[in-house]
Amino acid sequence: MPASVIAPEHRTATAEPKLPGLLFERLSLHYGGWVIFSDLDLVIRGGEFVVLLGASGVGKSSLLRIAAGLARPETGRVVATDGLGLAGRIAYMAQQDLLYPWLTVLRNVMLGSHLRGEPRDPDRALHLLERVGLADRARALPSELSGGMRQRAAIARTLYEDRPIVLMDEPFSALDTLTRTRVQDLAAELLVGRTVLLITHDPLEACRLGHHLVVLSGQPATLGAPISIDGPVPRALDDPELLRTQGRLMRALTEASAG
Ligand SMILES: Nc1ncnc2c1ncn2[C@@H]1O[C@H](COP(=O)(O)OP(=O)(O)OP(=O)(O)O)[C@@H](O)[C@H]1O
Repeated sequence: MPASVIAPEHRTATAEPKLPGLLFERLSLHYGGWVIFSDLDLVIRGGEFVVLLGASGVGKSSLLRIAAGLARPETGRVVATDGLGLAGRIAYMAQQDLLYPWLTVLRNVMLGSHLRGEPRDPDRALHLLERVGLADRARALPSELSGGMRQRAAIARTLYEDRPIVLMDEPFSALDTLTRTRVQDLAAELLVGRTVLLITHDPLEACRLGHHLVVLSGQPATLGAPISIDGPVPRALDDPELLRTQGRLMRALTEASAG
């Protein structure tokens, strides 16, 4: 069993075996002569919310992009744990919001439906915009929004996709503290029962949302042993389990940075 595999005893009550999980098998990636990671393994079981942390430039986004099918590893592969293909089952939110500048916020949220030639669902899109606090900006263009508003529109677009596997790269980084907490709550609510891999630099966010926290470090990068937290998400800011885990996570991040 690969070192980074999340052990069965850490499965959470929310995990449903029928949901597809993600299996990262012996992934290797380099850019020029720079080895980002080599023979990297990770298992995310169906329905689990895994948070990936690590220093800037270590390779987190590259890992997510490979899972999303947007980058190709030199060796290895990412497959679904149920043996079926990943096509059409992943929603991916990149670090950049990737909003189309000529489309309104509402149309950006429904972009996936449009690109696939499916009927759009404006009611659901509007409901999501309302939940992220952007209902009154539905007809605005992205250029009329602040950075945090753009990020919330991109979150609404990701949730609109309604996929069993969701990959999010620093989705809340541009939000002020209070909005961030509110949108984290929304994401936790709407992502229950999905398989999630989320990247963040915020240990508190990781501890509020994740079932398992993993730290990527080193060069070539490797994954540390996962830190698991019990209980439903989102966790309250004063949840004793959250506070304990935050301490453990800070130690893991400090040790990882010390190499
Ligand atoms: N297309 C590319 N061509 C060349 N080098 C790249 C490319 N994409 C990423 N890199 C390099 O790969 C390394 C890992 O980048 P990546 O974006 O995966 O890191 P990260 O951990 O997500 O960083 P951050 O936390 O700053 O977003 C970096 O050194 C980066 O410069």
